[in-house]
Amino acid sequence: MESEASVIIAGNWKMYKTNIEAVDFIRKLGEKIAPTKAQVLLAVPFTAIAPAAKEAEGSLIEIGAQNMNDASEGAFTGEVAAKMLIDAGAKFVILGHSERRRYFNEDDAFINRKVKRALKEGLKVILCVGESLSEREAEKTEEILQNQLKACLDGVSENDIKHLIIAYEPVWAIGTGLNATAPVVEETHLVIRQILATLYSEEVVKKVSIIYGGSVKPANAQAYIDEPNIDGLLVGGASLDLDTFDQIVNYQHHANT
Ligand SMILES: O=C[C@H](O)COP(=O)(O)O
Repeated sequence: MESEASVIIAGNWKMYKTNIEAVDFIRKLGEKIAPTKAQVLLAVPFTAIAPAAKEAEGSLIEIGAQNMNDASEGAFTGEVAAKMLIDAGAKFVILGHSERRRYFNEDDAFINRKVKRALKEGLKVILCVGESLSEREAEKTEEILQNQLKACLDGVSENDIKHLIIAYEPVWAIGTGLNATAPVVEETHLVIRQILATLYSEEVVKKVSIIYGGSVKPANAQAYIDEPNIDGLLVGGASLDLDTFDQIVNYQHHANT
C-alpha cells in the first residue's frame, strides 16, 4: 500500500436500518473489532447519525453521512448541511456516489461544491468516481475518471486533498454481484493516481487513499487488500449484516495482530 494510512474498511448502509438496528449493530461490531488496526467507517442514514455516533464513542468505528447539501444553510427543504452533520457527530461524508448521480441527477459541478463545503466545514470526504459498463466497454474508463476527478476536485487545495479518500466504484459492479477483479481495480487505481499526479504533488498523491467499492464480499475482500494500490474497501450490501461485515473487517484483525 502506497498510503501511510491503515487499511480503510467503510460501510455504506444506504437507505437501510432504523436507529435501534443501527445502535445494536455498532455496539456488537465495536466488541468484535476491538483489536483491529483498520480504520472502520460507517455511513449511516441521516436519522441514525446522532445515536450511532454516541454508540461509537470510544470504539474504533467512525460514523459519517451519505450525502449533504453544498450550501452553508438556507431555504432548501429536505436538505441537510455539513455543519448539521458535524453537530450530529458525523466525521465524514460520502459524496458523488453513483446512486446520487443517477437517481438525483447530481453532476460533477454540484459534487465539487459539496466537496469544497464539506472540507471547509471540517468533514472528511469519500469522493466516489467510476465508469458505467458501456463506458468501460468503449475503453473510456480513463477519460471518464479524468473528467470526474478534475471537475470534482476543482479548487480543492493540496492541503485539503489530505482529508479526502477516493472511492473507485465502477457503476456496473455496484449491487450487481459483478465485482471488478482485484487486478483490474489495481490497474485502475494506478490510473487514478496518475490523474491525481497531474493535479497535485507526487508526495501528496502517494498519501491519498484510494478504496474500491462494488459487490465486495468476505470471499473477495482479501484479494483487493493484498494489492499495493488498493487502500481499502467501500462496502454496500455486505455491510448490512454484522457477521458478513465483521468477516471483511476481521481480515485486517488477522493481518495486523
Ligand atoms: O457504496 C457502496 C457501493 O455502492 C457498493 O455497494 P455493493 O457493495 O452493494 O455493491
